[in-house]
Amino acid sequence: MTERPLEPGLVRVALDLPLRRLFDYRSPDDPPLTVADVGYRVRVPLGQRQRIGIIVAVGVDSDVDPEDLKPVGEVLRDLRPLPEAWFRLTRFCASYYHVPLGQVMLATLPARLRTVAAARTRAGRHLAPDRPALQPPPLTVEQQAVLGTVLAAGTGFHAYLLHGVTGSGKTEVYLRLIEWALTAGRQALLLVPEINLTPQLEARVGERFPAARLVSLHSDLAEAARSRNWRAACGGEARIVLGTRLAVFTPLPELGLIIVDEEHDGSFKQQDGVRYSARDLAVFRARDSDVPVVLGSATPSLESWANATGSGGRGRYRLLTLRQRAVEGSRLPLVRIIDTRLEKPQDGLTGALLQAIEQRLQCGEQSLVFLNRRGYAPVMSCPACGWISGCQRCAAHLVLHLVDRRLRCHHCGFQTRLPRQCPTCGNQDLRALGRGTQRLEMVLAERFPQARLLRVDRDSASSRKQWTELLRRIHDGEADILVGTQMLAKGHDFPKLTLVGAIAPDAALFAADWRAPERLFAQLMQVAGRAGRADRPGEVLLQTQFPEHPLYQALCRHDYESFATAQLNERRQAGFPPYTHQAVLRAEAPHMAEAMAFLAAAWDCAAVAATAAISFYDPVPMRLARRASMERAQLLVESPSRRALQAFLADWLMQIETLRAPSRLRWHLEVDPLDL
Ligand SMILES: Nc1ncnc2c1ncn2[C@@H]1O[C@H](COP(=O)(O)OP(=O)(O)OP(=O)(O)O)[C@@H](O)[C@H]1O
Ligand SMILES: [Zn+2]
Repeated sequence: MTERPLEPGLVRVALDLPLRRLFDYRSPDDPPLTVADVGYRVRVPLGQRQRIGIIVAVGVDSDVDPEDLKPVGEVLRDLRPLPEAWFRLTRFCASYYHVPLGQVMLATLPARLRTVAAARTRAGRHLAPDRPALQPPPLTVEQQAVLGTVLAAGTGFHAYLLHGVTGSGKTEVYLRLIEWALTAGRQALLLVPEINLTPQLEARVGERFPAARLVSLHSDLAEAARSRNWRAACGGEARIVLGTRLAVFTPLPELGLIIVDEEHDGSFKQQDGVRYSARDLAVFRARDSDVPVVLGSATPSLESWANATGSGGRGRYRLLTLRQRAVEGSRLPLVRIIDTRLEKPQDGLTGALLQAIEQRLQCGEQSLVFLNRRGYAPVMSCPACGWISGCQRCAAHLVLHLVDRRLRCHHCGFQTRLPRQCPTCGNQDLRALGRGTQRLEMVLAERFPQARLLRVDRDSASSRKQWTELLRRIHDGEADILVGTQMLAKGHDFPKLTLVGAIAPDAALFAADWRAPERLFAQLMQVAGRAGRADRPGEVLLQTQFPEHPLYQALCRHDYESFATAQLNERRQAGFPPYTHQAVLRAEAPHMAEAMAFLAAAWDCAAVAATAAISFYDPVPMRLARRASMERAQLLVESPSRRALQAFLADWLMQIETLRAPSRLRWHLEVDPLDL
């Protein structure tokens, strides 16, 4: 068989379309494009429109007669071509998560660089500020040991899990590692779970390295700033990149180190579009670029823990441990359980907790009351006829927000005015059932009229500006009692905070989701970790009806390890991840029957494509079966072998794509789902 010669005049382009293929165009003749043009963005015609794509190959063998191909439009050379490492990362992402390559590639670029109207940008200028670097504190013995281990292993690929208790100074370790990379003339990539955490960290990193250009990349940046920062990163001018999950794709010509802070956090997983895990891609990228990657957390994900401790015969990450708090004299807080069967809470608060808050008020310290539910009450009801406030579009309740007198759906965003009377029977005496942060705030305000209260949740801190202002007030001691959701749980360092009360953690103990205990433990340990971080000792009060529960017992001992070991044993016995690998096919349609029928057809294809290593389950409605007027169902497939699962998914998807589906049905596949 003779191979057809490559067509020198052809160009293959990736476009942001939901199609598993690339698009061929004709090169201009004079001068023709060459392989040196691979990685440039290009404007191309598609139907009636112009689009921005990325040149993935030049001189390719096309199925289409070259005469029938359209010529490429303008090649955009305002940026360096996207590097090979970026191609490898996006290709891996596309193949592992089974998303079309063009969608992955274009999704990783800032919007300005992938739209026709604004495809050109200008480079921003950066003047190195004339500030002295902030002197670092001397490292603790433990920090020194951790740093020594990483440095001794050298600049090549190693994956580390840094398990450091809350307040153990993980950030200081990151800073030293960044310094090491900078000194070696390399760039450092620091990934954080949420934009909320970036302003403080940005300030801290900036103070330490005033001469190195630091850029941040997250969704809250204005488009112009985002593309400017991205350009600086991929041009090599920016030496430190601080970003949320999407930043894992930023091309960095001199990458020398990747750090993933709070690696257990669910927000590293993208939940729509290209459903990838930035933490997992970070590890791939580090291996591919042959640089170290450090995953850090006080409560590592069980997947990472298994990788680091060899539970399951792996031991792929090296475990680094910080057992003590970094600030001299600071200890982990004392965790006390309040048995609410013996001491009944009033308005959600036990006498013991109220007393503890009172004591803090008297000595000018801060308290945090943690309740992971925003709004005033999770549901309204009519005691006369039994009406409850349901969302018309979702299988969920409308949450009462008393601050602006509205009912809101936390799933689809629907909102309506608070009704004066029951919509079914006209009864005017409606009840608010249960308790959210707004109600808690009001109860506390009545109890402690002299105290300055601050509520921190997604309603009170909806913009970055509000959030920064709230943090400033907490830091400056302008608040005595904080009421907050998990927004306040992670990463913060409030020196005056010495008391944390968790008032209603029990619900998650018995949730249907088998990952719920892992999340609850992490959340409680993180929020507990906010207490007593400076020289004053901290205390945590946990209100529960199940004081003997092993999860709470482990929490009292600050014993992540035994909790993780027990959970992993359960998972191994039950055959859950990380001892099996999962993917889920989801379908949503106006009627459940349509979604289920589609999945049943997919199930039939699976039966053909599956090998013995693959198990698949019956399609079932999702736990939140209706959202935004769409009925949702899913089909789970799993295998003990990642490779077998991947091979199966590739075959299966090709068949699913040939299925006929009603026009309003949407479906997607998610690999390694976190929520089932
Ligand atoms: N070597 C050190 N000497 C003195 N103080 C230190 C040292 N390292 C860190 N600290 C201080 O310890 C406190 C906690 O550090 P840091 O915020 O880095 O902890 P962390 O491990 O990231 O905690 P968390 O997981 O709770 O976010 C900070 O106030 C920090 O300035
Ligand atoms: Zn809704």
